Amino acid sequence: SSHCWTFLVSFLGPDQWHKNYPIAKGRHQSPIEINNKEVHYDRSLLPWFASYDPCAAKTILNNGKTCRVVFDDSFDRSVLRGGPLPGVYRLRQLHFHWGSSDDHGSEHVVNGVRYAGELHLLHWNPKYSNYLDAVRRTDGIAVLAIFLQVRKTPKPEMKRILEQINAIKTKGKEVPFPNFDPSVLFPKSHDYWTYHGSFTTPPCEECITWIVLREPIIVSSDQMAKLRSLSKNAENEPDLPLVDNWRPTQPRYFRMVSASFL
Ligand SMILES: NS(=O)(=O)c1ccc(C(=O)NCCc2c[nH]cn2)cc1
Ligand SMILES: [Zn+2]
Repeated sequence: SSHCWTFLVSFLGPDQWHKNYPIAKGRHQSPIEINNKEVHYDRSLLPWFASYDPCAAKTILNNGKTCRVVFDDSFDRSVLRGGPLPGVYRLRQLHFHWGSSDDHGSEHVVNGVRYAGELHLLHWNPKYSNYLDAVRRTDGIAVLAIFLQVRKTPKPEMKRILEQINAIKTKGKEVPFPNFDPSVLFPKSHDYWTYHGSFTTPPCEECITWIVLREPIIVSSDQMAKLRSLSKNAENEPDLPLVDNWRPTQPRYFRMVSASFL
């Protein structure tokens, strides 16, 4: 996308994205506020399942907007299925959103609670010929969203990813990241909310079935600081900390948020 945009409050900030990306003002935008009082318990919702091949993990990179792990999605190798999904969806990448301090950073907000960060695992519907075709379809993409909550005793599984941060400090850096099964990051409970929404960054296509887990994963304040040590600039440019890469919540309009749990 030749247009530039930022998360920062600026003439290119989230409130201005619609000038270059009109969908950003659509009726099915993400993230949203999830309030228990307005959620619909849907007992027909199935459990979701992830079957990931650790050998599908390829690289970890800094694209100036987030830290991303990329997977081989050339066949149904690592897939998500069940839940609200009509079939299998291929895992393509995971990435994070975080704040400039531990008291904010997530994109979705639950009953007024902002978490320190949010992990997104992006999957696309292989009934379409490729990812870019899938992003043009309402059932093209499924994102599994997991909140990051700061506590004293972190989950060791995040260590693998955070150990690589020093190697991808600046924009454009990418290093091999083999043998990684992201389901090691999942919390115990698979309880989730689901609704239809969009990419949270431009072009903000409205093609995502969001599956937002109720149970956060635990990280330490030091682990969040590690993410904040990333830079949005390239190696030979002045240092700009990569922080606050989250979009504010968007109007829910006439969308139903369903819960898989009572
Ligand atoms: N935060 S999120 O909504 O999960 C999300 C996930 C992936 C991307 C992404 O890779 N964007 C560049 C390629 C592209 C263009 N159009 C659709 N994808 C952006 C946001
Ligand atoms: Zn995301």
